[in-house]
Amino acid sequence: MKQDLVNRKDIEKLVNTFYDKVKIDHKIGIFFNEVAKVNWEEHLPQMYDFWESILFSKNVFNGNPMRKHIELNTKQPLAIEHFDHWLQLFTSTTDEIFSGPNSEKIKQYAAIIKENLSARVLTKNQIGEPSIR
Ligand code: HEM
Repeated sequence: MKQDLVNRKDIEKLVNTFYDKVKIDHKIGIFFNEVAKVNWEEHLPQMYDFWESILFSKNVFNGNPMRKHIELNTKQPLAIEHFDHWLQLFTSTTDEIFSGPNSEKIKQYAAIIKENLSARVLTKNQIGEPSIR
């Protein structure tokens, strides 16, 4: 039977499994490997901190995801399909390994943050203002 996410070790397992898939993903892998050229030894612990802060209310994350994704989008434009795919991969990876109230919670948080991030990042891609309102 699958267990729920209960501690940082579980978050590490989820994050590691998720980014193993992201790294070789045909739709979004390129943003990590070629656009941002992510240093995984730094990025993975940052992601453990991010999710531990959110799921277990630990005050350990000190990044700025909005700024990072806005920057990323200026190097290589992101589209809603990328965000939808990210969420689909995160949700299916969580379901593959865990089951229970915290697994539901982390998927809900991921969906909410994805909505906020994509809304802010993607408005930057609209070209100009309509000439007649
Ligand atoms: C289109 C989908 C996404 C892509 C391609 C993407 C890509 C990236 C990349 C390349 C970085 C590293 C940036 C750098 O270190 O220079 C990053 C950082 C990060 N991403 Fe995403 N991301 C996506 C969606 C999301 C979503 C939906 C979340 C949260 C639910 C998220 C959370 C984070 C966080 C917390 C960081 C670390 C920010 C920091 O260090 O300040 N990402 N992302």
